Amino acid sequence: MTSALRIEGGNPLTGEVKVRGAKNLVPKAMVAALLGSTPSTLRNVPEIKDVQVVTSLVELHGVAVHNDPKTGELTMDPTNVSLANHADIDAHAGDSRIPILLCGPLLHTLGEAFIPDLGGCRIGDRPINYHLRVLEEFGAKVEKLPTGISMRAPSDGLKGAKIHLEYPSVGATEQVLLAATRAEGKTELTGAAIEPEIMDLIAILQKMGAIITVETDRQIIIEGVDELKGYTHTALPDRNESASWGSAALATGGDIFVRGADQKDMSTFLNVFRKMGGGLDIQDDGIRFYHPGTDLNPLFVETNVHPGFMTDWQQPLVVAMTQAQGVSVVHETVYENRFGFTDALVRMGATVQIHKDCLGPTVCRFGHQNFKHSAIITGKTPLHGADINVPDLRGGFSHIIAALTAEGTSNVTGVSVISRGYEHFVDKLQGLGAQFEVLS
Ligand SMILES: CC(=O)N[C@H]1[C@@H](OP(=O)(O)OP(=O)(O)OC[C@H]2O[C@@H](n3ccc(=O)[nH]c3=O)[C@H](O)[C@@H]2O)O[C@H](CO)[C@@H](O)[C@@H]1O
Ligand SMILES: C=C(OP(=O)(O)O)C(=O)O
Repeated sequence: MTSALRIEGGNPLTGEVKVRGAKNLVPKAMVAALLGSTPSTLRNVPEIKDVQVVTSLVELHGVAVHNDPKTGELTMDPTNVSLANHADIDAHAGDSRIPILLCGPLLHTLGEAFIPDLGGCRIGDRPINYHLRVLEEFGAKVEKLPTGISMRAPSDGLKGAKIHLEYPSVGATEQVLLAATRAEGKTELTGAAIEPEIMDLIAILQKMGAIITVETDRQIIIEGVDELKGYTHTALPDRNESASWGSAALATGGDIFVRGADQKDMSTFLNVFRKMGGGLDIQDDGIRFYHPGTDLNPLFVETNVHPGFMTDWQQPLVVAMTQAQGVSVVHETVYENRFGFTDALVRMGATVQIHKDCLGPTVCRFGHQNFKHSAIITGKTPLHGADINVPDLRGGFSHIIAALTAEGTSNVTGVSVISRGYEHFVDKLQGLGAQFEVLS
């Protein structure tokens, strides 16, 4: 896996890339397969690290997995699910956020579960208090161990519950869905997240035999059933990867057709992109994102839960904002610490100031807590090459775009983290005409 690149910037990225299934759906669809009594087939599966991690975790639990990375078809046979060795599970500590979602399916199937310490991007504290409370409300007994978390279902199984989430957490909503579908009785969830990836997970669970009703006002009702079967499903495309390539086109003055990008789950991003002056050509099989050749407009953006501006779109777009004429503001309301990546942009010549105040109409959870969660970006500033060690998935992709936008040479290390969510990104960069050398 590529870990360091020497990038020669200053050339627009032009050409075509293809996106496949969403990083924020595919691993969860794999977890859902554990709930079935028969095999499942998932299509449009990308070759990303999070898929490898979940493959290994479900294999350790006795699921037979067959993956054809070329066609993107992955089959999972859960008929022999069994307990896994804690040490083997622990080897995945810090790899991804998905293991916590294995709890519901394992509690149903085996009556107990053990999961390692979670990973994922370090963009805030990322507590799991909602997840653990949800599992307890279904009747699970949860025990935190020095490494990992262990839990047990009551002898008569998990029971449906009335659950309210104070914040519409994506993961906690998925936790409820995966635990409730086979729990006894009805579950009423209020304060649910309604991201497109959650709707796709609901579609999968419905194919398996679940009864889930999405009501107005973030309310989801799940009527538990005794048995679920396997599913066949094509994962929805990755709207976050698609938006990232859009931002890359804008920042580098390029022109990229993102095959597979789907307008309907990206409309908030597309509005922002257009208001910045970016060119769009929206087609049935993808979206062309291009720099119009004239000045880009500065903009105010506030990240939020769906249907708001997705937080994972923010970091690559900030790089494009450094190339807009005037003052842009980004108020991050989902994570308290998602602007660390801007330090490297400043070293490259960008003018970015980070503030503790809520610089936007929403008074968010972080406003009174001293978290630096608003950014003011003043452009247009030429960027120059620098040595960068990437911090996380989206921050890392942003640094690659910044290095490609900059004049001169950048040495970028730690890039392997990007493959957690961007498949074949080095090949894709090459196909778009990026000038770089793989150092290791
Ligand atoms: C693998 C995956 O799908 N990751 C996505 C998922 O992350 P993830 O599911 O981890 O994100 P959440 O929606 O749960 O987190 C949103 C907010 O809720 C807080 N929170 C969450 C759970 C909890 O138990 N307690 C708590 O306080 C978090 O700290 C954060 O401030 O949704 C995020 C928000 O769209 C995206 O940025 C991530 O790309
Ligand atoms: C924050 C992200 O992912 P994760 O939740 O997997 O860390 C992301 O995809 O930008």
